[in-house]
Amino acid sequence: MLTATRLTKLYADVRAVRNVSLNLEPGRIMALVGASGSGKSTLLNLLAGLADADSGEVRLNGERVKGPSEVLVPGHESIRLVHQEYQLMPNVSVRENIAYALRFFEKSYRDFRVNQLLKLCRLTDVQDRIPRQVSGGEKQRTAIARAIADKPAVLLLDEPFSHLDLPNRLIVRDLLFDLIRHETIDGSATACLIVTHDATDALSIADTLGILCDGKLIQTGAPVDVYHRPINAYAARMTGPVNTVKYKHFQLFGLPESDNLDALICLRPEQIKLTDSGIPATIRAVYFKGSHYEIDVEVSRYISLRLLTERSDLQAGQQVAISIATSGIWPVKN
Ligand SMILES: Nc1ncnc2c1ncn2[C@@H]1O[C@H](COP(=O)(O)OP(=O)(O)OP(=O)(O)O)[C@@H](O)[C@H]1O
Repeated sequence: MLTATRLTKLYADVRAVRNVSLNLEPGRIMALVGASGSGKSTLLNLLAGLADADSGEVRLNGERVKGPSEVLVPGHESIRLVHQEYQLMPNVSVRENIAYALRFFEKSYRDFRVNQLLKLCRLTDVQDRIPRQVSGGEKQRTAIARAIADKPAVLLLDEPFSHLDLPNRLIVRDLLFDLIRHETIDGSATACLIVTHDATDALSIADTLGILCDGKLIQTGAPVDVYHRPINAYAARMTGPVNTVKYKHFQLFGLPESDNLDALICLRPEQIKLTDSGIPATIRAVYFKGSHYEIDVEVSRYISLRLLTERSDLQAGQQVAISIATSGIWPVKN
């Protein structure tokens, strides 16, 4: 298990990582979501032993992970960090890029393991090509195959989905899920941390979701809990589409009295329904999303909401009625 305790990292007057504590458990996936500049890459470098913390520490199975100022070669042999740029060797084949990670193993095992990884990562057909002759998704999968080749204790991934198209994102997501869940080393498995600014893909495979804001880990929990009970509007926005409305503008929905009328209500689009009789609203825009439509409706001068529907007969300007299950909503901090 990788344990980070009260990690803090400063760059001059910027507190890039503030007092972050977390655990990464074998066979489990944690996703950290944060806006640009929230400290994701800095935290990954600290966890990998590639940056020195100003305070706090990282331990792998109880042993302290040393920072670059304490060792000759920065990094830890059992912790792998896959960067956004993949950092593949440009002049050797996909196969050789993966095999390089196994150079200290016997040839027969190396060949067996490389073939296994090529199959698992769906790279067998492109194994003889060099990185610039393969797609972004194939590069990403090569980087992941190389990182997990010798079954490290910890796999850290920086934005593994960001440069990929939808089919490739889904392939990489499923691959990670299978690798972390099913690849075991003598009964113990790899612990995985994914950092991303877009939770869409991470939500579905993560066991734990953390929200990083200005270097602080402001919320952790099961993805479904964070999604439905975000601690503030930032956490809500980081985990999916959300409507935010001031409490005082929401009184017409029959909410109980509150002392803090400026608090925000966070409402997921799927919590709002089109009904035959309900609160009148005017459709402002209709967006076709394939399996459903996203509709923007105006309820009053202060309330515009986005909701989801399968109805295909709606258009801008039309009058509709909406209802909201008020039991599922609560005020949060801005
Ligand atoms: N070498 C550095 N020197 C000074 N400030 C830095 C340095 N590296 C990062 N920072 C600052 O630290 C903060 C966190 O940066 P970091 O790169 O960790 O964020 P991030 O969440 O990974 O961002 P992005 O998603 O844009 O990559 C930012 O304010 C950034 O400007």
